[in-house]
Amino acid sequence: MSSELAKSQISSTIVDAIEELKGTHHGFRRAHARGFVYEATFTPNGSAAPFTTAPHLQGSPVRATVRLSHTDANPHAFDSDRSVRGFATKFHLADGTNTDLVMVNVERFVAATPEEFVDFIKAAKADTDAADPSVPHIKSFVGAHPTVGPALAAAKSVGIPESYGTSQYWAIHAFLWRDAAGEVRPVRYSWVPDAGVVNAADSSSWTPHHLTEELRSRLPISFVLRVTFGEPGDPTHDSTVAWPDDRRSVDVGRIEITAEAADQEHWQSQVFDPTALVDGIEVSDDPVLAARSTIYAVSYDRRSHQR
Ligand code: HEM
Repeated sequence: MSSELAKSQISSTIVDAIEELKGTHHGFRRAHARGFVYEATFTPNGSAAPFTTAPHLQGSPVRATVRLSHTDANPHAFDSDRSVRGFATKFHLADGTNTDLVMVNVERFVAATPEEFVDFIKAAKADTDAADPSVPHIKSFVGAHPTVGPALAAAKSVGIPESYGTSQYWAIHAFLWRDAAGEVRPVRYSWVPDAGVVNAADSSSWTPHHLTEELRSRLPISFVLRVTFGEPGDPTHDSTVAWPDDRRSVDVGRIEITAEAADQEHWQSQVFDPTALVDGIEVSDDPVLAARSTIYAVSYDRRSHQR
């Protein structure tokens, strides 16, 4: 079987498994179904320029579009839920092309490969369906994949942010930066909020779309783009594993989210693809990262046909 065919089969299997767990919400993304889209400007500070030739990380400000989202596949999920949130950015480059950077407010993923993710979703579904809760499928999954334990604990304990503007977000996977001389370095990204990380004291009285409504009166919000450089031996293929805390981090610019986008419908219909990259940035050997483009294409195909 060709690797493209294998990728497409596992991608359909994954989206089927998500639908079995979460239901099918016609016309919506199969994850991060409810989001709102904003106009933004990213201003690089020049610190990335020695390490990557990527045009949006050199010196000039770049226009960007940001989608902030609730992670659930159910578009009617509540903002008061304890849940992961998404921060997807499309940078609009001077030559008319785009490059994407997709983050969530947890630092690690719960599976090292797409196949493991299928097992994870199926274990979650088995636990949901179980007549006998003393047979914990997720617990067995974590037992068989020890690096997943900390990632799952982090995802479960993520706070409910006071605002989309008061959470830190991570791209989770490693990417590779290539400099002008051709040297390649592994990096991991984060958006660090200028307003600090602040969780809600009490979300019990929130309306279902509280975080979107809250942002209306708070805008603009801003975040620093922090890049952490990996060292030889740091895993780039497994996003369940953290790098050591002492790795060098460099702040390379700031994004300011200024206004709600006028054409919500247009942007909701687009895909934010973490592998839509430019010269100077390459994918790492992480198989989950490699699969995401095809998985998102399957979701796009289903939602754009109102399935
Ligand atoms: C096997 C692993 C994964 C699967 C199966 C998966 C699945 C999906 C799907 C089906 C969508 C909707 C795509 C669309 O219709 O446009 C989506 C969106 C998204 N995913 Fe993933 N994902 C995975 C890994 C990750 C990781 C590691 C991150 C962390 C950075 C992430 C963050 C997001 C975000 C923020 C969105 C919303 C993008 C937007 O606003 O358009 N995903 N994911």
